[in-house]
Amino acid sequence: MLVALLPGDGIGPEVLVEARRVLDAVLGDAITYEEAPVGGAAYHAAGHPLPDATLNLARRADAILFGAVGDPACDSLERALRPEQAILGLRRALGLFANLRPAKLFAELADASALRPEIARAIDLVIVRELTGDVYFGEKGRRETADGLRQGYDVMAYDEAEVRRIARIGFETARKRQRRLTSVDKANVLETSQLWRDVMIEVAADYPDVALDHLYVDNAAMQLVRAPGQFDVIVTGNLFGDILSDQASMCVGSIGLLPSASLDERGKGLYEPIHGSAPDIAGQGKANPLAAILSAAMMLRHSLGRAADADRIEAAVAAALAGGARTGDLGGTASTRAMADAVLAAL
Ligand SMILES: NC(=O)C1=CN([C@@H]2O[C@H](COP(=O)(O)OP(=O)(O)OC[C@H]3O[C@@H](n4cnc5c(N)ncnc54)[C@H](O)[C@@H]3O)[C@@H](O)[C@H]2O)C=CC1
Ligand SMILES: CC(C)CC(=O)C(=O)O
Ligand SMILES: [Mg+2]
Repeated sequence: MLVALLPGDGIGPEVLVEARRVLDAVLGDAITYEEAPVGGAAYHAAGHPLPDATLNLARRADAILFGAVGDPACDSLERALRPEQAILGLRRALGLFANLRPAKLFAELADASALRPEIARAIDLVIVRELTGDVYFGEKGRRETADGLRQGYDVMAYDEAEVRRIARIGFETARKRQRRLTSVDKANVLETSQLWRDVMIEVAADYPDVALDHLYVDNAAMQLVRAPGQFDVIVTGNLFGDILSDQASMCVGSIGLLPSASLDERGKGLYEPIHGSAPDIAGQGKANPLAAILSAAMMLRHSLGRAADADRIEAAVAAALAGGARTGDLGGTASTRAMADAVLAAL
């Protein structure tokens, strides 16, 4: 089994090294790793955020473990050379259209949630986010209006095949859980969303055992803090899913907790924390490594056929939290390394 390790920028390398330690403890040398630069690190080393050698490694590997990309020093580069293009490029090139972002409250963290504990305790949901379409990948640019004003534009578009395939992932995911699927859109305003809703309803005919409902994204954002326990599986587009998943992370305690899987049609995947490179805390040993460690667990389950090992890692994370280990984002003082040590000790 070959795993591509793409640490990236900022806290990406700091959290990925801890995920690797946990994988080594669980699997020994059952996995071969190859590492390659990506994002700002790759731009500085090779002049491009996603060098051919990195993309080729990602293609060859059985799975990809990704840290984060983003470097303030690159924010004035032309867009094609910015670090974020690396993760967008990987998603596009590898066809990673299905992004699973589970958010479940660890019982020990009820007091770390931004919500009242009695509300937070009910959270056990999965956001299924479409990842290769929408406004992130539409035509974009700058132009001048008839009045001579500068204008920026980004085209939001989905075709029915793109919606149908993510709908199926949403229904299949719900089928393995509580059989409730909430589709989030903005069909009262956006034509893209009206098509999204129409296709969701068509696909629902193949899943009579799953209850489908629809929410506008503004209401969904409100419901997510009012009563998050109502959600089982949420299926939504690229932009709305990006925003709602950061929001869901604070409902369970921290953005440093949420892992993700980005899957292609055949189940090959890239695994990464949902957070970014966190330049404000990079290099200080403060980053919470749990999102990266839980992403490694998702990789074992979804791409490497090691569900029992994934269970073991997730149980160790819960035990470490139960033992009181907390990084700063969770109100504690543990360093990145100390938090991972607590997980290793609980394996
Ligand atoms: N998949 C990726 O590689 C992503 C990259 N980014 C990039 O990351 C850079 C920073 O973006 P931001 O908007 O600041 O989002 P961010 O997720 O990096 O950070 C947001 C806030 O959460 C905190 N935070 C994030 N991860 C944490 C962790 N593991 N432990 C403790 N605290 C944590 C940060 O310190 C910061 O205050 C940008 O260049 C952005 O484009 C953002 C999101 C995803
Ligand atoms: C960095 C962006 C391209 C994406 C993002 O914020 C995310 O996927 O969560
Ligand atoms: Mg995001």
